[in-house]
Amino acid sequence: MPVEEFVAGWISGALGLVLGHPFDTVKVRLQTQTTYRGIIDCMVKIYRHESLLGFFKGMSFPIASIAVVNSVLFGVYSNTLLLLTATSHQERWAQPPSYMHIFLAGCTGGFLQAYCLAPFDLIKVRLQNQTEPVAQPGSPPPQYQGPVHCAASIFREEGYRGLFRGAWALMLRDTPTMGIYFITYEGLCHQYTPEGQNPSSATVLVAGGFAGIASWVAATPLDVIKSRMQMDGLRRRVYQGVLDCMVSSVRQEGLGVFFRGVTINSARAFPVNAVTFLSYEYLLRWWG
Ligand SMILES: C[N+](C)(C)CCCC[C@H](N)C(=O)O
Repeated sequence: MPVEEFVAGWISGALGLVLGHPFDTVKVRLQTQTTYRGIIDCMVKIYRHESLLGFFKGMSFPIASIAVVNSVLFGVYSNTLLLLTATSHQERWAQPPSYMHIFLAGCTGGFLQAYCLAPFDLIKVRLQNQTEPVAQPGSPPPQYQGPVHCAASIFREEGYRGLFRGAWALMLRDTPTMGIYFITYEGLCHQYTPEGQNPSSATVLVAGGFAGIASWVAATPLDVIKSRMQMDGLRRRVYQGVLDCMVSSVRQEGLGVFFRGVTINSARAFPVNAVTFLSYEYLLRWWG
Protein backbone atom coordinates (compact mmCIF):
# COMPACT_ATOMS: atom_id res chain seq x y z
CA MET A 1 0.00 0.00 0.00
CA PRO A 2 1.62 3.29 -1.04
CA VAL A 3 2.19 5.37 2.10
CA GLU A 4 3.36 8.61 0.43
CA GLU A 5 -0.27 9.65 -0.05
CA PHE A 6 -0.92 9.34 3.69
CA VAL A 7 2.07 11.56 4.58
CA ALA A 8 1.37 14.09 1.83
CA GLY A 9 -2.25 14.24 3.00
CA TRP A 10 -1.15 15.02 6.52
CA ILE A 11 1.32 17.83 5.70
CA SER A 12 -0.93 19.49 3.14
CA GLY A 13 -3.90 19.30 5.50
CA ALA A 14 -1.97 21.03 8.29
CA LEU A 15 -0.94 23.92 6.02
CA GLY A 16 -4.52 24.45 4.89
CA LEU A 17 -5.84 24.20 8.40
CA VAL A 18 -3.84 27.03 9.97
CA LEU A 19 -4.79 29.31 7.10
CA GLY A 20 -8.46 28.55 7.49
CA HIS A 21 -8.94 28.42 11.26
CA PRO A 22 -9.97 32.07 11.89
CA PHE A 23 -12.74 31.69 9.27
CA ASP A 24 -13.74 28.45 10.90
CA THR A 25 -14.22 30.04 14.33
CA VAL A 26 -16.44 32.75 12.85
CA LYS A 27 -18.43 30.07 11.05
CA VAL A 28 -19.03 27.94 14.13
CA ARG A 29 -20.13 30.98 16.14
CA LEU A 30 -22.56 32.11 13.44
CA GLN A 31 -24.03 28.64 13.19
CA THR A 32 -24.59 28.04 16.87
CA GLN A 33 -25.03 31.45 18.53
CA THR A 34 -27.59 34.13 17.86
CA THR A 35 -25.71 37.15 19.27
CA TYR A 36 -23.94 38.08 16.04
CA ARG A 37 -25.52 40.06 13.21
CA GLY A 38 -23.22 38.78 10.51
CA ILE A 39 -19.65 37.97 9.53
CA ILE A 40 -18.19 41.44 10.13
CA ASP A 41 -20.06 41.93 13.41
CA CYS A 42 -18.83 38.56 14.62
CA MET A 43 -15.22 39.31 13.64
CA VAL A 44 -15.25 42.73 15.32
CA LYS A 45 -16.73 41.30 18.51
CA ILE A 46 -14.27 38.43 18.67
CA TYR A 47 -11.38 40.83 18.16
CA ARG A 48 -12.64 43.32 20.77
CA HIS A 49 -13.46 40.84 23.50
CA GLU A 50 -10.99 38.09 22.90
CA SER A 51 -8.15 39.68 20.84
CA LEU A 52 -6.58 37.97 17.82
CA LEU A 53 -6.10 34.84 19.91
CA GLY A 54 -9.90 34.42 19.97
CA PHE A 55 -9.79 33.44 16.29
CA PHE A 56 -7.39 30.64 17.01
CA LYS A 57 -9.37 29.02 19.82
CA GLY A 58 -9.53 25.27 19.52
CA MET A 59 -6.80 25.03 16.86
CA SER A 60 -4.13 22.94 18.60
CA PHE A 61 -6.21 19.80 18.62
CA PRO A 62 -7.19 19.89 14.95
CA ILE A 63 -3.51 20.40 14.07
CA ALA A 64 -2.61 17.27 15.97
CA SER A 65 -5.57 15.35 14.62
CA ILE A 66 -5.16 16.42 10.99
CA ALA A 67 -2.27 13.95 10.90
CA VAL A 68 -4.79 11.15 11.25
CA VAL A 69 -7.77 12.71 9.52
CA ASN A 70 -6.28 14.05 6.29
CA SER A 71 -3.90 11.16 5.86
CA VAL A 72 -6.86 8.78 6.15
CA LEU A 73 -8.84 10.86 3.63
CA PHE A 74 -6.10 11.15 0.98
CA GLY A 75 -4.55 7.75 1.70
CA VAL A 76 -7.85 5.88 1.50
CA TYR A 77 -8.95 7.89 -1.54
CA SER A 78 -5.79 7.17 -3.47
CA ASN A 79 -5.58 3.53 -2.47
CA THR A 80 -9.26 2.91 -3.24
CA LEU A 81 -8.66 4.35 -6.71
CA LEU A 82 -5.66 2.07 -7.05
CA LEU A 83 -7.90 -0.89 -6.21
CA LEU A 84 -10.67 0.20 -8.58
CA THR A 85 -8.57 1.25 -11.56
CA ALA A 86 -5.15 -0.35 -11.05
CA THR A 87 -3.41 2.98 -11.75
CA SER A 88 -1.06 4.67 -9.29
CA HIS A 89 -1.04 8.41 -8.52
CA GLN A 90 1.73 9.05 -11.10
CA GLU A 91 -0.08 7.22 -13.89
CA ARG A 92 -3.42 8.85 -13.20
CA TRP A 93 -2.90 11.98 -15.31
CA ALA A 94 -2.04 9.89 -18.36
CA GLN A 95 -4.89 7.40 -17.81
CA PRO A 96 -7.62 9.32 -15.99
CA PRO A 97 -10.02 7.16 -13.94
CA SER A 98 -13.76 7.40 -14.58
CA TYR A 99 -15.84 9.91 -12.59
CA MET A 100 -17.76 7.05 -11.03
CA HIS A 101 -14.55 5.60 -9.63
CA ILE A 102 -13.37 9.00 -8.39
CA PHE A 103 -16.71 9.58 -6.68
CA LEU A 104 -16.70 6.16 -5.00
CA ALA A 105 -13.11 6.55 -3.82
CA GLY A 106 -13.92 10.02 -2.45
CA CYS A 107 -16.97 8.73 -0.59
CA THR A 108 -14.95 5.88 0.91
CA GLY A 109 -12.25 8.30 2.08
CA GLY A 110 -14.89 10.68 3.44
CA PHE A 111 -16.71 7.95 5.32
CA LEU A 112 -13.61 6.60 7.04
CA GLN A 113 -12.12 10.01 7.88
CA ALA A 114 -15.42 11.10 9.46
CA TYR A 115 -15.07 8.36 12.03
CA CYS A 116 -11.57 9.57 13.02
CA LEU A 117 -12.61 13.21 12.85
CA ALA A 118 -15.72 12.97 15.06
CA PRO A 119 -14.21 13.31 18.57
CA PHE A 120 -11.66 15.92 17.46
CA ASP A 121 -14.28 17.98 15.69
CA LEU A 122 -16.56 17.82 18.73
CA ILE A 123 -13.83 19.20 20.98
CA LYS A 124 -12.98 21.91 18.45
CA VAL A 125 -16.61 23.06 18.27
CA ARG A 126 -17.04 23.08 22.05
CA LEU A 127 -13.88 25.16 22.52
CA GLN A 128 -14.73 27.55 19.70
CA ASN A 129 -18.07 28.24 21.30
CA GLN A 130 -16.61 29.45 24.56
CA THR A 131 -16.90 33.21 24.42
CA GLU A 132 -14.86 34.07 27.51
CA PRO A 133 -11.79 36.22 26.81
CA VAL A 134 -8.55 34.23 26.69
CA ALA A 135 -6.88 34.12 30.17
CA GLN A 136 -8.21 37.25 31.89
CA PRO A 137 -7.06 37.52 35.50
CA GLY A 138 -9.98 37.73 37.93
CA SER A 139 -12.66 36.51 35.52
CA PRO A 140 -14.22 33.07 36.09
CA PRO A 141 -12.43 30.34 34.13
CA PRO A 142 -14.23 28.93 31.09
CA GLN A 143 -15.90 25.54 31.40
CA TYR A 144 -13.20 23.83 29.37
CA GLN A 145 -9.60 24.88 29.98
CA GLY A 146 -8.13 23.25 26.89
CA PRO A 147 -8.55 20.30 24.53
CA VAL A 148 -7.41 17.62 26.96
CA HIS A 149 -9.52 19.04 29.78
CA CYS A 150 -12.44 19.30 27.37
CA ALA A 151 -12.07 15.67 26.24
CA ALA A 152 -11.80 14.47 29.84
CA SER A 153 -14.85 16.47 30.96
CA ILE A 154 -16.97 15.20 28.07
CA PHE A 155 -15.90 11.67 28.88
CA ARG A 156 -16.73 12.16 32.57
CA GLU A 157 -20.06 13.91 32.06
CA GLU A 158 -21.37 12.29 28.90
CA GLY A 159 -19.51 8.98 28.71
CA TYR A 160 -17.54 7.41 25.85
CA ARG A 161 -20.48 7.84 23.50
CA GLY A 162 -20.53 11.52 24.41
CA LEU A 163 -17.23 11.89 22.53
CA PHE A 164 -19.04 10.77 19.38
CA ARG A 165 -21.93 13.19 19.73
CA GLY A 166 -22.83 14.45 16.27
CA ALA A 167 -20.81 11.68 14.58
CA TRP A 168 -23.81 10.46 12.59
CA ALA A 169 -24.45 13.88 11.15
CA LEU A 170 -20.74 14.21 10.40
CA MET A 171 -20.70 10.94 8.49
CA LEU A 172 -23.80 11.91 6.51
CA ARG A 173 -22.17 15.29 5.80
CA ASP A 174 -18.83 13.93 4.63
CA THR A 175 -19.51 10.72 2.70
CA PRO A 176 -21.20 12.21 -0.39
CA THR A 177 -19.51 15.60 -0.18
CA MET A 178 -16.00 14.13 -0.24
CA GLY A 179 -17.08 12.40 -3.46
CA ILE A 180 -18.07 15.82 -4.80
CA TYR A 181 -14.77 17.25 -3.53
CA PHE A 182 -12.58 14.86 -5.54
CA ILE A 183 -14.81 14.86 -8.64
CA THR A 184 -14.64 18.65 -8.83
CA TYR A 185 -10.90 18.67 -8.31
CA GLU A 186 -10.06 15.95 -10.82
CA GLY A 187 -12.67 17.21 -13.28
CA LEU A 188 -11.34 20.79 -13.31
CA CYS A 189 -7.72 19.65 -13.51
CA HIS A 190 -8.58 17.41 -16.41
CA GLN A 191 -10.52 20.15 -18.21
CA TYR A 192 -7.66 22.66 -18.12
CA THR A 193 -4.69 20.35 -18.67
CA PRO A 194 -3.48 19.18 -22.10
CA GLU A 195 -3.78 15.38 -22.63
CA GLY A 196 -1.23 13.33 -20.77
CA GLN A 197 0.45 16.21 -18.90
CA ASN A 198 0.58 17.05 -15.22
CA PRO A 199 -1.69 19.98 -14.29
CA SER A 200 0.08 23.31 -13.72
CA SER A 201 0.32 24.91 -10.27
CA ALA A 202 -2.27 27.52 -11.22
CA THR A 203 -4.68 24.80 -12.34
CA VAL A 204 -4.16 22.82 -9.14
CA LEU A 205 -4.75 25.95 -7.01
CA VAL A 206 -7.95 26.92 -8.81
CA ALA A 207 -9.28 23.35 -9.04
CA GLY A 208 -8.51 22.75 -5.35
CA GLY A 209 -10.18 26.02 -4.36
CA PHE A 210 -13.35 25.29 -6.31
CA ALA A 211 -13.41 21.68 -5.07
CA GLY A 212 -13.44 23.11 -1.54
CA ILE A 213 -16.25 25.53 -2.33
CA ALA A 214 -18.40 22.96 -4.17
CA SER A 215 -18.13 20.38 -1.43
CA TRP A 216 -18.69 22.89 1.37
CA VAL A 217 -21.78 24.38 -0.27
CA ALA A 218 -23.22 20.86 -0.55
CA ALA A 219 -22.14 20.08 3.01
CA THR A 220 -23.47 23.20 4.75
CA PRO A 221 -27.01 21.98 5.62
CA LEU A 222 -25.64 18.94 7.43
CA ASP A 223 -22.77 21.01 8.81
CA VAL A 224 -25.26 23.21 10.69
CA ILE A 225 -27.06 20.16 12.05
CA LYS A 226 -23.77 18.53 12.99
CA SER A 227 -22.58 21.58 14.95
CA ARG A 228 -25.90 21.81 16.77
CA MET A 229 -25.87 18.13 17.70
CA GLN A 230 -22.35 18.59 19.04
CA MET A 231 -23.38 21.50 21.25
CA ASP A 232 -26.44 19.58 22.41
CA GLY A 233 -25.92 17.81 25.71
CA LEU A 234 -23.77 20.59 27.10
CA ARG A 235 -26.51 21.67 29.49
CA ARG A 236 -29.55 19.56 28.69
CA ARG A 237 -30.45 17.42 25.69
CA VAL A 238 -32.69 19.24 23.25
CA TYR A 239 -32.62 17.05 20.15
CA GLN A 240 -33.61 13.41 19.86
CA GLY A 241 -31.50 12.80 16.78
CA VAL A 242 -30.38 14.15 13.39
CA LEU A 243 -33.92 14.28 11.99
CA ASP A 244 -35.38 15.89 15.07
CA CYS A 245 -32.63 18.51 15.02
CA MET A 246 -33.40 19.26 11.34
CA VAL A 247 -37.14 19.53 11.92
CA SER A 248 -36.95 21.73 15.00
CA SER A 249 -34.27 23.99 13.47
CA VAL A 250 -36.43 24.56 10.38
CA ARG A 251 -39.55 25.09 12.49
CA GLN A 252 -37.89 27.75 14.58
CA GLU A 253 -35.71 29.49 12.02
CA GLY A 254 -37.06 28.60 8.57
CA LEU A 255 -35.26 26.87 5.68
CA GLY A 256 -32.53 29.51 5.70
CA VAL A 257 -31.07 27.79 8.72
CA PHE A 258 -29.50 25.21 6.39
CA PHE A 259 -27.34 27.88 4.85
CA ARG A 260 -25.98 29.44 7.99
CA GLY A 261 -22.30 30.04 7.57
CA VAL A 262 -22.28 29.21 3.82
CA THR A 263 -20.57 32.48 2.81
CA ILE A 264 -17.85 32.25 5.38
CA ASN A 265 -17.45 28.54 4.68
CA SER A 266 -16.88 29.23 1.00
CA ALA A 267 -14.49 32.10 1.69
CA ARG A 268 -12.51 29.77 3.89
CA ALA A 269 -12.73 26.81 1.55
CA PHE A 270 -10.99 28.42 -1.42
CA PRO A 271 -7.58 29.23 0.13
CA VAL A 272 -7.59 26.20 2.42
CA ASN A 273 -8.19 23.68 -0.33
CA ALA A 274 -6.07 25.43 -2.94
CA VAL A 275 -3.10 25.15 -0.56
CA THR A 276 -4.01 21.62 0.49
CA PHE A 277 -4.11 20.27 -3.08
CA LEU A 278 -1.06 22.21 -4.24
CA SER A 279 1.12 20.93 -1.41
CA TYR A 280 -0.31 17.42 -1.81
CA GLU A 281 0.51 17.28 -5.52
CA TYR A 282 3.97 18.79 -5.05
CA LEU A 283 4.94 16.48 -2.22
CA LEU A 284 3.91 13.47 -4.29
CA ARG A 285 5.75 14.69 -7.38
CA TRP A 286 8.80 15.40 -5.31
CA TRP A 287 8.83 11.92 -3.80
CA GLY A 288 7.75 10.21 -7.01
C1 LIG B 1 -16.56 17.42 2.88
N1 LIG B 1 -16.37 18.73 3.49
C2 LIG B 1 -17.14 19.69 2.73
C3 LIG B 1 -16.93 18.70 4.80
C4 LIG B 1 -14.98 19.08 3.61
C5 LIG B 1 -14.19 19.20 2.34
C6 LIG B 1 -12.85 19.90 2.51
C7 LIG B 1 -11.96 19.45 3.59
C8 LIG B 1 -10.88 20.39 3.94
N2 LIG B 1 -9.96 19.79 4.85
C9 LIG B 1 -11.42 21.68 4.55
O1 LIG B 1 -11.33 21.81 5.76
O2 LIG B 1 -11.89 22.54 3.84
